[in-house]
Amino acid sequence: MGNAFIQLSDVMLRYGGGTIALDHTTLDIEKGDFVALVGPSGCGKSTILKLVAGLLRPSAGAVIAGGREVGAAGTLAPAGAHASAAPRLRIGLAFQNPTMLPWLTIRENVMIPLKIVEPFRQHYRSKKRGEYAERADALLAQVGLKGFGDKRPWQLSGGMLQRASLCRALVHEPELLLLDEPFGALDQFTREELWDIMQTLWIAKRPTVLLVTHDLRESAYLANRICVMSARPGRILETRDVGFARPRTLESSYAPEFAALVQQLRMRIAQARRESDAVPVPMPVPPGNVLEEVAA
Ligand SMILES: Nc1ncnc2c1ncn2[C@@H]1O[C@H](COP(=O)(O)OP(=O)(O)OP(=O)(O)O)[C@@H](O)[C@H]1O
Repeated sequence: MGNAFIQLSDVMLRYGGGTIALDHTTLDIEKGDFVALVGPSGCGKSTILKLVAGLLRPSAGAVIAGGREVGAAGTLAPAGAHASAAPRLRIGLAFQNPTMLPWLTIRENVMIPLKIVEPFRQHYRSKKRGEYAERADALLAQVGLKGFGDKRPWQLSGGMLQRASLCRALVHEPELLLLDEPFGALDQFTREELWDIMQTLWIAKRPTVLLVTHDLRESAYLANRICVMSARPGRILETRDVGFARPRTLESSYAPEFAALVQQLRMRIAQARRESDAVPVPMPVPPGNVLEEVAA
């Protein structure tokens, strides 16, 4: 095994009902990289995020995050309980529909990871609380939400909530950021604005990012590498390096080479879908000697 920051080694994942979501899935991600996962619907992209987050344990193979085995096939202990002495990774999560606690202000929602993740947690109730509030406010300002810290979630639009959820994902300075369609529910303009914000935040702090998206332009705008998955059971079919200079801009996303990459990805995914449609369905065994009769 190599020394990648995140590693999936020949992983198979079978859900309780018997669905095999992933098979022979191997993926290496270096520290500080920005990797996008794209592929046909239902191919297992979110399942990979859940494995890396330690929410699922592989049915076969191994998943390593930050030098620590987050789940090994065949173990009965909770994910991570058998793991190495390496400290737990600080992970930030953002999903398509951000869930905010309605009785808390936006600032308090953003501060939630500081309340529960060590080493921040032990200082939360002490003098650091004011410092943490300032940290949350600074992040909110960075994403265009200056002055909204005292509002309640229901007073913000969907795009504003998604910005706040990015702040919540980043407030504890995670080493690893797991993003599952974080901009999927937003209109195109807001989405593109958030790409820019996301890129700025990544350039400033360089967390390792694993982004699941259906939006191929988004993957080409944000990622350093794009992994294309096969249809379910998903595995990585191909990895594309995205060499466009940073910071990328909306204008640069209309350049011919950008459009060409997006088109190639689209074609590769369409091919993966066709290949899965073409998987031969086993023919029922004909009764008796029907074949001989036909041959005769
Ligand atoms: N908890 C579960 N129990 C059983 N099957 C599941 C479960 N979660 C996901 N699956 C199945 O596993 C497969 C992969 O799901 P997953 O959500 O990882 O795919 P995805 O690529 O993220 O999908 P999409 O692109 O549509 O969001 C799908 O066939 C899905 O129905």
